[in-house]
Amino acid sequence: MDIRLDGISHSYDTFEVMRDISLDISSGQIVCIVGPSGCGKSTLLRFIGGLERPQSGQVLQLGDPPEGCLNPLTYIFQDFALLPWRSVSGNVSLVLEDHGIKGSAARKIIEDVLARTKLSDFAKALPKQLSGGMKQRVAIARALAVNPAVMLMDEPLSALDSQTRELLMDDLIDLWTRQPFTAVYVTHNLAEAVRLGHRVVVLSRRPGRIREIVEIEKPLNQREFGDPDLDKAQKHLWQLMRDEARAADAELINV
Ligand SMILES: Nc1ncnc2c1ncn2[C@@H]1O[C@H](COP(=O)(O)OP(=O)(O)OP(=O)(O)O)[C@@H](O)[C@H]1O
Repeated sequence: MDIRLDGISHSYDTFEVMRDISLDISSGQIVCIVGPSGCGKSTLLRFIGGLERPQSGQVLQLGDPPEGCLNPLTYIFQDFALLPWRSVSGNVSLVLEDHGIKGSAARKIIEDVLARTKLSDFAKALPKQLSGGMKQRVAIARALAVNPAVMLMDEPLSALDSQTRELLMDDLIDLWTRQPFTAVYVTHNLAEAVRLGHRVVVLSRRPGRIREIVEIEKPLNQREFGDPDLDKAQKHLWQLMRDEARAADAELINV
């Protein structure tokens, strides 16, 4: 299933958040969205996920979700959102219970997603026994369990320290390489965007508009930390964003 954003504009009362955003998100691609604070990245993700409707324009779902998909548009948040009293497998099982999937059918899915996220040995652990990186892997496993058409990821690594972020990026690349998934990935972090994005959409400051879409051709599994091509792409993104970010920063201070 592909997603098409067609001329999305939105204001909260007289406060214009974004203007005329059109974008295609193709199945099997990770599309990163970057832009200065307050340019509407999270709002755009809410529109894609159907949590809110834009005032004008539309979000179109093109084609069918994958087979066995329980929830076409599934969020992954930065704060993991795990139930503390449930084990790792209990947290994953929750989303299956919501769809009436229990017993051996549920066990099969849980085993599969825990293996894919390298959590098989931690199935019985409680969230409080896990590091931040592991908790986010549980949240990713839980999202994969519903076999979503598109994962909507809002700053999923921003609560983690830089080493854990690197490890999680490797994990996400590994996961995608073994079985490509589709994701819209909002981040402030340009290094993350060039490491994970097939395309990086740069939004201008508010009202957010598409400034440029940067394609990153290098296959995900060849993108190493410190890769000169990625450094070049990151520099280009920063040049696009610097003035906008400075202006957005001043705007927030003056509110
Ligand atoms: N429900 C709402 N009502 C009023 N204003 C809102 C609402 N939701 C978001 N906004 C405003 O819209 C603007 C865009 O918010 P949004 O969170 O989408 O930006 P962002 O690019 O994700 O920001 P950040 O990078 O800081 O997370 C902000 O100025 C925010 O305060």
